[in-house]
Amino acid sequence: MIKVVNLKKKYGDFEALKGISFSIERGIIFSFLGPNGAGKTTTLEILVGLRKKTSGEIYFFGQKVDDIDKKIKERIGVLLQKTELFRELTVYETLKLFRSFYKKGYDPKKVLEMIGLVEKKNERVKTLSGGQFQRLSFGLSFINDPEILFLDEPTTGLDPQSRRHIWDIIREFKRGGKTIFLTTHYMEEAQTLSNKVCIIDNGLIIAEGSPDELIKHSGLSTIVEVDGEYNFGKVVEGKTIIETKNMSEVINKLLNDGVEKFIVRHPTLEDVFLKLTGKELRD
Ligand SMILES: Nc1ncnc2c1ncn2[C@@H]1O[C@H](COP(=O)(O)OP(=O)(O)OP(=O)(O)O)[C@@H](O)[C@H]1O
Repeated sequence: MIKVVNLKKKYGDFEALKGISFSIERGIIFSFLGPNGAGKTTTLEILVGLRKKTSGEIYFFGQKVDDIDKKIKERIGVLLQKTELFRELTVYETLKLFRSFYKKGYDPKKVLEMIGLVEKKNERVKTLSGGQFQRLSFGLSFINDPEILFLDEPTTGLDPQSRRHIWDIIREFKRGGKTIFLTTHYMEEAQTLSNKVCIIDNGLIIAEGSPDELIKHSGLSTIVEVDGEYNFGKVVEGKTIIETKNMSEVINKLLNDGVEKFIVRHPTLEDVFLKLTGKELRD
């Protein structure tokens, strides 16, 4: 569906993408997971034709493309991190307007239902809450019924309920055979949604695979997470993360030291990232 070979992007002297390669098969949810500044938005915006690559090759639908032209744009949908909309239009007018830009697509009424904004249909865009605005922007991104949907951090800043709602729609698209390219710095989002994850840091892909494969190949076994700082392990966001192959030894040591507040869990993608880079996903 999409193939990227040795993609590089320079902003002046700064190399934001240092030669990345990956491929996205039809019908999968593919995530780009990485911290702020890793190069996620740069990659997505090059793929949708909003930024120019410095070098490298991009293939869409089996063909090499140098310009992301109108023909490709008819077949893709895009949700950027910030969407500019006409504040005075109503929700429904906005959906109808965006629908008119494309030859084919969803009935705006159907999209209203999908994004849960039927009751806000006749409200002006300027009156929407942040979460409602984001859901409308999300609805607009797929109004042309695209084959590939590009979503740049679609749930950043949303409450858990709205986030789950968007996840459900993304899963529904996948069931319908669509391909989704997602950027996120939410480990949970990448882990729960994706068939394939590329972990990107400093303009380079440092690991690639399904969430389970990434965890398996990391060699991580059991994680003991202690509330607060402790004298071994890594301190992350006020917790101490201890990775061990000998869980009972660690637990005995903690209990001997009088530490009672800890949990034992399976490793997550966040642990994989921490192991690979020595730093956390969130700044
Ligand atoms: N127009 C630009 N001019 C100069 N540098 C830029 C420009 N856009 C991005 N950069 C730099 O390129 C690097 C990658 O930025 P990018 O926005 O792609 O990261 P990101 O992974 O999407 O981060 P975030 O999670 O914060 O959106 C960063 O160091 C950023 O400062």
